[in-house]
Amino acid sequence: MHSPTLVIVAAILAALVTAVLSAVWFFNRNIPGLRLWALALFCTTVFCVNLLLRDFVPLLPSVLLAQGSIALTAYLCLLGAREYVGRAPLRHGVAAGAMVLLLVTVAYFTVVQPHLEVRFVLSGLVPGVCFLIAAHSMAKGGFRKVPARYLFAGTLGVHGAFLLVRPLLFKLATPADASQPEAGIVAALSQFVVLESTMALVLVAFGALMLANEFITNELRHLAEIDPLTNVFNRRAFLTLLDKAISNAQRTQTALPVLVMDLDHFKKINDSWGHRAGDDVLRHFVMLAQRCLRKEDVMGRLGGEEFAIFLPNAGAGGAIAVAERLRAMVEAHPVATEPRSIALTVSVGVTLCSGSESAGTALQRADEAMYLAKGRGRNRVEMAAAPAAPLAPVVPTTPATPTTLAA
Ligand SMILES: Nc1nc2c(ncn2[C@@H]2O[C@H](COP(=O)(O)OP(=O)(O)OP(=O)(O)O)[C@@H](O)[C@H]2O)c(=O)[nH]1
Repeated sequence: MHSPTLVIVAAILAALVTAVLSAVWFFNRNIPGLRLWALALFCTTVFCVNLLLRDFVPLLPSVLLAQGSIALTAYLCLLGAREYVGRAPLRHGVAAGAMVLLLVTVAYFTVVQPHLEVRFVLSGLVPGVCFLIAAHSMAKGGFRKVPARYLFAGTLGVHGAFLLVRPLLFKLATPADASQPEAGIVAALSQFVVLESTMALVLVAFGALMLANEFITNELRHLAEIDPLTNVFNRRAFLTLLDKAISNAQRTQTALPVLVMDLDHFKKINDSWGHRAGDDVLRHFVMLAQRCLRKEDVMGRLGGEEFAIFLPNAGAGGAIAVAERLRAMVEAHPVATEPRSIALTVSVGVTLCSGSESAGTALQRADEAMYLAKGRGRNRVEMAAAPAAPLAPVVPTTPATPTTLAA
């Protein structure tokens, strides 16, 4: 295709994807990086338009605008990538200094000592390095968890590398005598450069949209699964995870301990200290509980002041030790508030999930044990024996008689 036609196509595409990303950002302003990527694509649009109008604009402004807009595109992509993965923003002072240095150098090699090759190298060097760093920032995290990041990182990385090797390719393709047949290779290479940039532009836009989708999906999943007050799993998500863990334990023939915990006299805390202090107490309890847990242990809030934990890879002895440690820790760490701290205790019921029983059945048994702990004076741990035989998956069973474990 004719080069100017390619540039027109690139300019139209750049304007379109800028509009699309801006619209998505307008309605989802909390998506990290999106605003910066929309701005980056706007800079690309400026670059393309400037390229189309270069015969009508004086050389120096045209060259400065081209170099400035493409460097800014890459820098904004880098900022967006860092924002998306939650890294600290860069200091703009350094970038502004680098931009001024770049533009002064470019002006020097345009007006004082015109040198097309040096300008060409510079036009690839700064953006190329920025794109590669952006790709590196983005390509962190597990591939399975965040595939969209790899498309984005791959596009930025390949485009950055291409910008860096581009001058070398032109050097290799340029014949000593322009009338030689190899001159056609340079024209083809020029067209390929525009084509590659257009494809990178489209892929970056797709990547940004996929990342926006990934972010929204994760946010919705978080809202659906996580209790907003305490930041542990909510009841529904916890039951789903417990069901899966019971299946795993059954397959590996291991016991799966479950703890149900209920704060003692929580109503009194609310009544005496207020609901907000009650919320602080719930968060404090979760913080203490998490100190007693290993990475693979899973905690959920069943509702109100009732929580549950399952402990893969812990037997009955380990579960009782954890429950006892947790109980003692809660008792020993009152919530620090003015004018005096809030004393806190917890009652814990422990059971082992067995066979193919459902999460609900296991929780019900642990709940029975927890109520036994309440009945026996609170601030204690009770253990319910697991049912002797495997249970049918959905048939509810009579809870086993809890056995006492003195606190
Ligand atoms: N602050 C706060 N309170 C809550 C929340 N959810 C439930 N509650 C309160 O928790 C209290 C639970 O009270 P009860 O079920 O009587 O239990 P309790 O006072 O802990 O008594 P025992 O369990 O028998 O020791 C109620 O006052 C609820 O309003 C919450 O998210 N925040």
